[in-house]
Amino acid sequence: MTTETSALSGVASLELDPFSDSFLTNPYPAHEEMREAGPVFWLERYELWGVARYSEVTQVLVDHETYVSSRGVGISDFAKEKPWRPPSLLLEADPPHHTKARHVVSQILTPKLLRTLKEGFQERADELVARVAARGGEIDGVADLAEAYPLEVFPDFIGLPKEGRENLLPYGSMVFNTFGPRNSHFERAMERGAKAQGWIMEQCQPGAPARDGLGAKIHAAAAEAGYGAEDQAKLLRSFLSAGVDTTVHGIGNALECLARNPEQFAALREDPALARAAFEETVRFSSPVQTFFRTTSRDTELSGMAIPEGSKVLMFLAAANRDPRQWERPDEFDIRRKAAGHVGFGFGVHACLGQMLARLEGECFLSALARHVDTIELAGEPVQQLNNTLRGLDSLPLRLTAA
Ligand code: HEM
Ligand SMILES: C=Cc1ccc(C(=O)O)cc1
Repeated sequence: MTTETSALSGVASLELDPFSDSFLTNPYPAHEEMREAGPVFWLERYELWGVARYSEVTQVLVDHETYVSSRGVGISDFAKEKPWRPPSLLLEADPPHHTKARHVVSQILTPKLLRTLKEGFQERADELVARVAARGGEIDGVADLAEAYPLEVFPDFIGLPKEGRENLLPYGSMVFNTFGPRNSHFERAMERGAKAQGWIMEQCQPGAPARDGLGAKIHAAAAEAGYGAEDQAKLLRSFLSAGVDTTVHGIGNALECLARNPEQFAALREDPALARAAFEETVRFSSPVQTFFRTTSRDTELSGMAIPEGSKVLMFLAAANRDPRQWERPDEFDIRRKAAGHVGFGFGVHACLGQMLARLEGECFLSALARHVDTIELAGEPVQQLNNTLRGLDSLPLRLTAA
């Protein structure tokens, strides 16, 4: 991939395709190329700007007035083309509308509520991990563990019916693929996700989720804040969109990292209280959500580079999370590292609303792994699940021995 610097603005122009299968399979060489090309660079293929260094990614995330979300956080500019689904009141909104929606949800998903979940989430993690470890032999860490655990605890927490939960992953995969260009991943995900979309929208309707679930609480708080039925449904849709594939990949990536770094698993075995830190390091190191876009609301300048109004800016969160300007030994998986400050959950006004729930799921799962599993090793090559935005696995052959 050649790097030319366009004479006009001194901005490096790159030919690489961040949505190609080779990039999605192994993004790290290109992350290095982009970080070294400059603070800001031009991606010729899609005619958009890119930032891959920690400093510029955080500057874009923080300046939500210049780099807006209401024109879409994918490659599509909502000012120029109709979104494939009605925009999110959270992810695809700017203050003040965003502020009101965020306030409604933040009132519900509180640290207090999460504390009430911990015992049950931990019990179910222990039961699942102990059962799978006792089976011995080879397992698929994705199907048997990384998908099984979130799909057990999250839909119950929301108050979804038992039947139809198989729609959650295909719907989330569609949402994340559609932030990218209309490539094969986008098209295939739309096909598979379309069937799931009907069920998802049914569950989002006021009155659908169980009364004691988070879904009903979101509807009630939204109604209280003056939102009509359609917007109440959209707020719950946000949780079904973002709340499953992300944690499934977070847990799957943690299992792969621990299997590839036995000394890290030994440290976790020795001190299961490191489970929360191990999940945080996994989010930094693997960045289940790799990228997001913003659109410039005005002509602006970033690190000396002029960016005109209406430009799409692609933030490489995963590249920022391994930027040697910010991290020591960035490419090392180290569960004792202080990973706070990574941008794996975003940063600023749109920082992940579910990050405390994600951390709870990750901590409970890895704590159970530390106490019920003695050894974990790869039993074959992991298979990546290629997605325009997410990094995670389709399968993870593992051999576990019970503690
Ligand atoms: C490891 C798991 C997760 C990762 C890596 C992750 C990542 C992210 C990132 C990077 C953003 C920022 C989006 C932006 O700046 O445009 C975000 C926003 C968001 N996330 Fe998460 N997320 C995770 C889990 C969850 C869960 C479990 C939920 C719901 C229960 C959730 C709900 C949301 C919502 C609603 C937003 C939009 C917030 C806003 O725009 O104000 N996420 N997430
Ligand atoms: C982090 C991903 C994400 C995806 C969808 C939504 C939403 O639909 O609001 C929020 C966050």
